Amino acid sequence: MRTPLMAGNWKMNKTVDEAVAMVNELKGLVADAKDVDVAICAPAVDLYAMNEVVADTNIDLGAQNMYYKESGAYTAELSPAMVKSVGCKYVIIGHSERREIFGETDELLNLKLKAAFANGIVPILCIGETLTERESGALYDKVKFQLAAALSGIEASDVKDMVLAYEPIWAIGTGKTATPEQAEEMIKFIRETVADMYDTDTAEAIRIQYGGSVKPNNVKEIMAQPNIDGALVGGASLEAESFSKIVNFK
Ligand SMILES: O=C(CO)COP(=O)(O)O
Repeated sequence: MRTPLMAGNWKMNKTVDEAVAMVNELKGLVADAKDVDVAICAPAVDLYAMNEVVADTNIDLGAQNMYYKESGAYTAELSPAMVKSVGCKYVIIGHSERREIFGETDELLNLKLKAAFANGIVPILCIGETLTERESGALYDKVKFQLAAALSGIEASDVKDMVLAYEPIWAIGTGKTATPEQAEEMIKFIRETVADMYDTDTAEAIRIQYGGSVKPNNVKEIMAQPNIDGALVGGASLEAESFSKIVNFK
């Protein structure tokens, strides 16, 4: 069975000192969490110091982005080797903020995914529709297109170990959560799409998270849905207490 992954996405929050203090507090609060994987995707400058704090804990680290080239003249970018060198197991690829604010395209994300797999980093690929797309009924086409474009040329053996995060853009940072039923409906559709693109084994193995205003008070009903394998948490991952409640949702 799939182990749920509760991952915090801190976005552009926390200096090194703040990051270290938070994980120091978090580690005791989640130490007894069973049957759940825990990760924090932190700003790149925080990761080196955090790596020392989370050694010998059940907290894994993730980067929020990386470039697909090995090295070279790409000012301000992070290579896969750099991400690994600070202890990251995961990397978020294609968050809607990267797509919308920084203009990342599906073609670029496909290259980033391939680089993650080539370097043994588990990508968390974000997909999801805007409010307009939901209201016009284009939500399924949008998500299917994003999947097909991002996964183009990627083997089933890689896909089964990756993570997908369904994040409806209208639910991010707005306090508007998709209802558990809306999230389940789309995540089930995503799993069926993976089955069509690959096979049933791959679709049953891949972890698919929900993200968008997940809080301690709504995580339980979200996690009660059969196809939802965890959460990608923004705002509520910034405080140890609220994130630990999400991790310890059972
Ligand atoms: O974008 C998100 C996680 O990647 C969700 O953010 P919020 O939990 O703040 O809505």
